[in-house]
Amino acid sequence: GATETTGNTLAWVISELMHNPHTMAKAQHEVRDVLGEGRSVITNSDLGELHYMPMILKEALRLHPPGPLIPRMAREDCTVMGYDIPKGTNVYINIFAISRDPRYWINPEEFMPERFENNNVNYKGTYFEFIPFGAGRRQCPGIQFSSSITEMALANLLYHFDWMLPDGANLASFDMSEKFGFAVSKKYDLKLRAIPHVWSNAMTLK
Ligand code: HEM
Repeated sequence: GATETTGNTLAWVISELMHNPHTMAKAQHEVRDVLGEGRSVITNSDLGELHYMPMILKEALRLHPPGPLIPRMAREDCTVMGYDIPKGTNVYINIFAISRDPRYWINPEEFMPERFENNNVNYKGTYFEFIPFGAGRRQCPGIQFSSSITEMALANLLYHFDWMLPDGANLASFDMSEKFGFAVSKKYDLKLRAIPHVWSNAMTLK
């Protein structure tokens, strides 16, 4: 529930960034530009300075919610959208479908972190079109913890390395399919080459 969700999220974020090189470049530029040259490990206290990174994470969680179906049980007989649901019925809320519903999202299949710019959509479970951590009294208690961990890991990966597809692979064949389970992971492991980032003079002199 904690490690798989967080690990899968990181794999999805990096996969989406590989798929969207402009977004990767923008994210790397932010983390390197804002934090400056010569840092060793990026820590939790650095994260407040990064504004694009949380949007990337939100967008990855919108498209790839690690827990796509939230279980609930009807506490009383009720009718929802014309369907009679007797007390005690197990109900699954399909976060995956809601997060890609064109009634709530413009170009829902596109990875577009900027859609979270200039709005207050957050993880608190009050924006029902975006509930990757669930909603209500059983909402995930690990939101803050997992956001910090994912952002810290991501910031370090983007700051210190440039990322390339392995030899013989290309973006057209880059696999984005899902393996369905309690926590949705990538069907095939993400394999990339990490190239340690070398600072150019232009950035050093900034
Ligand atoms: C990206 C990371 C994570 C995602 C997307 C996620 C998502 C979720 C979701 C959708 C639920 C069900 C919420 C509901 O029923 O309304 C849940 C429950 C829960 N999560 Fe997470 N989670 C993440 C990370 C974590 C972490 C890091 C921890 C602990 C350190 C954690 C602990 C829990 C616990 C204990 C519950 C059960 C809460 C309850 O039933 O009262 N989660 N999570």
